[in-house]
Amino acid sequence: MDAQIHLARRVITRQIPILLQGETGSGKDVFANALHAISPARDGNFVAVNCASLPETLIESELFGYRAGAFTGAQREGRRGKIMQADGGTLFLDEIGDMPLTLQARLLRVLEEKRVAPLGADTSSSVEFQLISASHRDLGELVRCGEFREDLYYRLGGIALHLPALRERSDRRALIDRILAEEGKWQRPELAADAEQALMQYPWPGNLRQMRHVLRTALALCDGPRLTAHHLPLEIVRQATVPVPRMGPALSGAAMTQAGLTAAQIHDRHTILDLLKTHRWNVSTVARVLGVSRNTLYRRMHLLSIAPR
Ligand SMILES: Nc1ncnc2c1ncn2[C@@H]1O[C@H](COP(=O)(O)OP(=O)(O)OP(=O)(O)O)[C@@H](O)[C@H]1O
Repeated sequence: MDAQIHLARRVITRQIPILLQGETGSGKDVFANALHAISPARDGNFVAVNCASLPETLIESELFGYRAGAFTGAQREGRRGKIMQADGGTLFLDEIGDMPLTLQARLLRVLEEKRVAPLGADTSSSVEFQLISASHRDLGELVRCGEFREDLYYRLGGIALHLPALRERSDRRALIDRILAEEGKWQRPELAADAEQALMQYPWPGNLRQMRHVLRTALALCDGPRLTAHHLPLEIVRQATVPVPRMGPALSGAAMTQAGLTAAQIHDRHTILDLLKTHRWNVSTVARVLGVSRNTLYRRMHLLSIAPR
């Protein structure tokens, strides 16, 4: 990540187009905003277009704009396209891999000529902007399968930066602290060892977006001074495999029966016990709450040394 930031800092001063690649939720949008803020174009607009969320017919008018009366249903006074709105600023084309081939050709022309003509217009106007594009899809692969124009690919990626997935980042611990500080505001619970272990071991397929959601919910559930594995979703705690003796003296009373259980199983045990107590040991109700069958719940209780009452 440091290497990518270093490269980006060098090129952003020279209006070189930047292509950000990385899994969904890895922070491409946030990174693009940060680049704009340090670029010579920072006093201009940051104009973002999500090429995946717009139907093909709309992207064209959205990007290029249109003259008054260009087509049925057009606004009477016409419309300035996003490219013109980005004049003097930054144009961020998110999910560029989803841009239809026909529009790719038009975009390429704009980038080469630095001029844009709205739909229905006879003349074009000159435009200058910092271009940042992003995709979670491998654009090189899309070029190989003929879904993306090779010439546009090279034009977009004056420099291509790869934002690493969260599981590949060595600064995960610092990111957890930062997100907790941002999400917690005045609430600053201590991160317990079991929660830290689970958060560090989980592979985070949804990357930073998923981590933020998980920590936001955990903070909402935590009303004491410690944020523990108890406050995290089961699928995250399940990845951790801390042997019981490391779980500390608080569990020592139960440790004899729990010997050999993983941190995830201990977490399951707490959850199921809590639910059973709340629902007066009614196994059918708890099974319904957990969305499993009674038999599954009995098997799980047996595995976790919970005797039915
Ligand atoms: N450096 C960061 N520190 C903390 N949180 C971050 C950081 N970068 C991103 N996030 C969090 O992750 C969320 C997703 O980030 P972002 O939208 O930039 O990802 P993306 O790679 O553009 O995702 P997608 O491919 O789905 O568009 C953000 O809303 C933010 O909450």
